[in-house]
Amino acid sequence: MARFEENCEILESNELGRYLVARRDLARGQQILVEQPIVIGPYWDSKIRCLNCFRSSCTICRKCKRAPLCFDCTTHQETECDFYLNSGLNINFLFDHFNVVTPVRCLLLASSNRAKFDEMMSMEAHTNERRDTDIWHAHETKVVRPLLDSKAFEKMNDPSVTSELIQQICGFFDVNSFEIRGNMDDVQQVESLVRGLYTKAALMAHNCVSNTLISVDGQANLRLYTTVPVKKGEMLLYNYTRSLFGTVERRTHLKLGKYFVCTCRRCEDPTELGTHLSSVKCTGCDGGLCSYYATEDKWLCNTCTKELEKTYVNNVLSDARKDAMQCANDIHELERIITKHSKTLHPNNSILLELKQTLAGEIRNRCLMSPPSKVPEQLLERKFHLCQEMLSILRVLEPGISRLTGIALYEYNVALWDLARKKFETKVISAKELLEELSKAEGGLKESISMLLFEHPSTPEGQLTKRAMHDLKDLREEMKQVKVIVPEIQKE
Ligand SMILES: C[S@@+](CC[C@H](N)C(=O)[O-])C[C@H]1O[C@@H](n2cnc3c(N)ncnc32)[C@H](O)[C@@H]1O
Repeated sequence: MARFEENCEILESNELGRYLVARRDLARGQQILVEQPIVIGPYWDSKIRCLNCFRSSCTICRKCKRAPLCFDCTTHQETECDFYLNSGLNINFLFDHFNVVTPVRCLLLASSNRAKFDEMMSMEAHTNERRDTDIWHAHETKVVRPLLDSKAFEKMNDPSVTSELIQQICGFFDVNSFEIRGNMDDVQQVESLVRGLYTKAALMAHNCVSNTLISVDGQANLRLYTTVPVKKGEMLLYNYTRSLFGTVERRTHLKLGKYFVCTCRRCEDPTELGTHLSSVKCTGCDGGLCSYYATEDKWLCNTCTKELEKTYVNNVLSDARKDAMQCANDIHELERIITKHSKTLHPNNSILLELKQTLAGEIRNRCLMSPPSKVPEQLLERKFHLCQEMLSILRVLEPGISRLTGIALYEYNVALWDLARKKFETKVISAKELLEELSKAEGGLKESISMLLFEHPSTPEGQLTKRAMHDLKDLREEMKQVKVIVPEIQKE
């Protein structure tokens, strides 16, 4: 088991607070730590769920008569159950105020596990930055007031539970928690309901190009790995936001949710490391790209140096965003909106990229639903090129081992395989060429699996790993059969 102390050192600076650096050279894919959460629970805006497994609830705990449970679970945390049993809360309290569940779990640590409570209290909550903001008021209405008005903690003779402490605890979760993705049904995945506080992993500083990967399993164990080699003394970095957001979206997300302005290399580079995720096409020359230069507060072309009016860029971006939001998940409609906005946006612009990801997903669904012979070659070509485009961006923004690259590689190589088979069937390529394409797909699938193997089997990516392994076996079978019909290769 990876020893945190052997691999990491905690340092501190005025700008970052505490952060982690490598205590020794770490190889790509090396496990840095395995950590259990000090507390897990539904996110504060979650719908009512079973307090034991977080699936849909259909009954209540027979002992405390307050906690929602599902058909399979009969108990939940003992301290929590005792608290609800003895707190004198109205029988419907948790159904009316489900948002209090996780803050209550944190508050109960004070008496049930003081060491864990103190560890939690050492985390960053940004209470002063949050005071009087929208999120503060939301927590005040949905968590603080219901809990304090219920007088549940007073009845338990605990006067230390104040509005300030509850707000601080909400801050700990918003600033530090990680999503727990294993062992959940589809609805929970989409709503990302369950989160955990991991005091060690949460020490990593943010960077928009990270060098670590986190995998959390269904038992809430968090495993942290390097994605690229990390030298002794280098920072261990985690991306708190989404790699495929443009700079404005990433910075806004980080400012509003994590209370800092990111100044990483990617954020400071108007071209976003050459990926142009935020760029628009120049109106003054052919092929020119305009990026935002924050130091000059200008949108400038990298070819003819024309400056684009900010109102023009804002209109172009907001039109595209509006269309993207309203666009139905339909192949023709997605293609129409992509073509429309490709006239003004760089092909890698994050708005187009999201539409293209949806399109690739729709083509994938279509391929899964029809026998391979019925899927038009054009559609396969389109999926192949969409995946290729995505991979070239991901290789820059998520270097090394990456969940998204693993998924894109899988889709790319399945498309390569389907296309090669189709071209062979229509006699566009020879058996020898087919074999060459299949062996490229074999290499790609192997690389995809090598990245997805980090994912817990109960997550969607873990399930994709199983599928990719199965596909790899089929592909190798197919290669054997093709080898039989390629006499030159048999001789070799
Ligand atoms: C999850 S905590 C990380 C641990 C924290 N530094 C501590 O001392 O507890 C996230 C907070 O760390 C700080 N932080 C992390 N990465 C940063 C970065 N790249 N630039 C500035 N502040 C950062 C911010 O205050 C952010 O809200």
